[in-house]
Amino acid sequence: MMKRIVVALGGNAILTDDPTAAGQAKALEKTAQQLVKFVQAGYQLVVTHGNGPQVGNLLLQQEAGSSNKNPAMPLDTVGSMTQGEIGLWLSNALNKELNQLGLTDKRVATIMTRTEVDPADPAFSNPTKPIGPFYNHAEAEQIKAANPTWTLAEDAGRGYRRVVASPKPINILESQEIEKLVDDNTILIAGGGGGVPVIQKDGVYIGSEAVIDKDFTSEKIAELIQADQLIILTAVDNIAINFGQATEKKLTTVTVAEMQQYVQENQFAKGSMLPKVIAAMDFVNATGKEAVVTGLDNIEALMAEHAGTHIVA
Ligand SMILES: Nc1ncnc2c1ncn2[C@@H]1O[C@H](COP(=O)(O)OP(=O)(O)O)[C@@H](O)[C@H]1O
Ligand SMILES: NC(=O)OP(=O)(O)O
Repeated sequence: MMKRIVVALGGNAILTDDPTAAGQAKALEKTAQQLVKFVQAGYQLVVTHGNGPQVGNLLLQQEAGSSNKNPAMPLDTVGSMTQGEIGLWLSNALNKELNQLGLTDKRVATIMTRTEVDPADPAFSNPTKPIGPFYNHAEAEQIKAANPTWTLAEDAGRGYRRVVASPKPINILESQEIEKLVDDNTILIAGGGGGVPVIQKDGVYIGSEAVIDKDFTSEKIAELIQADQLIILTAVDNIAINFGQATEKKLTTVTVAEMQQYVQENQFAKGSMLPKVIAAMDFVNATGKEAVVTGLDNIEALMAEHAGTHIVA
């Protein structure tokens, strides 16, 4: 049986200083060059990705161009648009790289994914997910005055960003389709931006105004499609304790119990490393299999030398 993996891409894999479509597409070519290493190793591959900057930027464009005849689309719809744009750039980039390697029989597809959330999730009344650009203090004050319904919060000590609700995924509506396609050896891009959050109301699904954390959605997809491994790629090669301090120690293989202890010690920053750690622990607890957190450029070392941080039962 081929090894099946779900690989979550962080901001460093999809973000670039060049905001044009060509610039963003180019950035994804570098990412594709790394991802195909999994394909060359014979793995079945599902790629998930974030959308925080993209969904916020697109929402601003929608609102700036809104009129009665052509109104701005709501957050759920804009979220689906970001799955489309990033899926397009990454599909093209993967096809380009696969062609260059002579792997022309490999299929690539992007699946618009809906993630079911609980309408009673307390996250709906406590917005925490940063989206779109950073603002300085003065800009943030102006924006708050102009948009009284928005919530702004400090993010990563780099300024202020709009924050929206971020409920937890409870189900992935397209998980069976993802599993069938990946079984058929299609390289799949799915669960983009955490999936479009939907709730059930009167027997039908409707979109909700939120952005789900892609690490939690990646975990849910990995669990539902019976992946052998969840791999979360980010800007660092290892999770660390005492991160950024002289006593920093990179973690290599850690049990869930040890990780839980570190969580209690507040070793992992909320909104950045903590969701990855929780998603990794959830996957290991649910499946007994392992999760890995490492850097995008560390894929070869991960496969050859077991590099990265491995969370195990
Ligand atoms: N304990 C920790 N160990 C390693 N990195 C940490 C830790 N705490 C916070 N971080 C930061 O978290 C970042 C990853 O989070 P983030 O940039 O939000 O992820 P994403 O790759 O999903 O965009 C790392 O680049 C690092 O700067
Ligand atoms: N949806 C999501 O988690 O996006 P980021 O990873 O870009 O914050």
